[in-house]
Amino acid sequence: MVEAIQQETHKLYTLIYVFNNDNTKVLLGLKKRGFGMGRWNGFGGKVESGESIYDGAIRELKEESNLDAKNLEKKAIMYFKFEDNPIIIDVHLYTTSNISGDPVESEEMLPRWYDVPDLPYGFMWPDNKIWHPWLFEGKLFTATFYFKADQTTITGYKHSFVSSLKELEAAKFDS
Ligand SMILES: CNc1ncnc2c1ncn2[C@@H]1O[C@H](COP(=O)(O)OP(=O)(O)OP(=O)(O)O)[C@@H](O)[C@H]1O
Repeated sequence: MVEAIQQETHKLYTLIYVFNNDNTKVLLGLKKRGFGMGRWNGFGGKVESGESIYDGAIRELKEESNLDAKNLEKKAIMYFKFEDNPIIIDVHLYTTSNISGDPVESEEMLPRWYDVPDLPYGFMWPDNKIWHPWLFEGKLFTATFYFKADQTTITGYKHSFVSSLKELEAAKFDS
């Protein structure tokens, strides 16, 4: 008898948080369509085949906000698992303050600068409230978040801090 094997597949995504020069403000976009619609988030999307994750992050920021960015710094790899969905979302998180141009509204995102202490958590992915303190304290981390199918309830999470980029890249978190 052949046993059914439930395969877990990973889909690669990018996420960029753009900060102003003294890190007091962060640029978010209100997602106007698709996954995460109605929520404020950093800029990003799916990595295309043949493209590096870094280049995908730069491309998505440009497409969604018209900003050109340089010197992205990798800060985290996060895994998101939704109940009843075998696809795990791998989000590679970057920050930068090195941008040129002004943010412009796109088909997908309405950009707006927020003061860091004043983020609209009621209208963001609920995981943000958990990992933002790690990011804002300058930590590098990996984390896995478990969601119900409602995309709103987090049933649990685990995380670990790493001390170097090399360690971050090497971290294969058991999701
Ligand atoms: C579950 N908890 C989460 N918390 C915070 N951020 C999350 C997230 N889950 C996904 N994200 C980010 O949301 C964007 C979706 O991107 P998404 O619009 O689907 O991709 P892309 O722009 O390629 O889509 P189109 O196919 O062009 O519509 C992308 O930045 C991705 O990193």
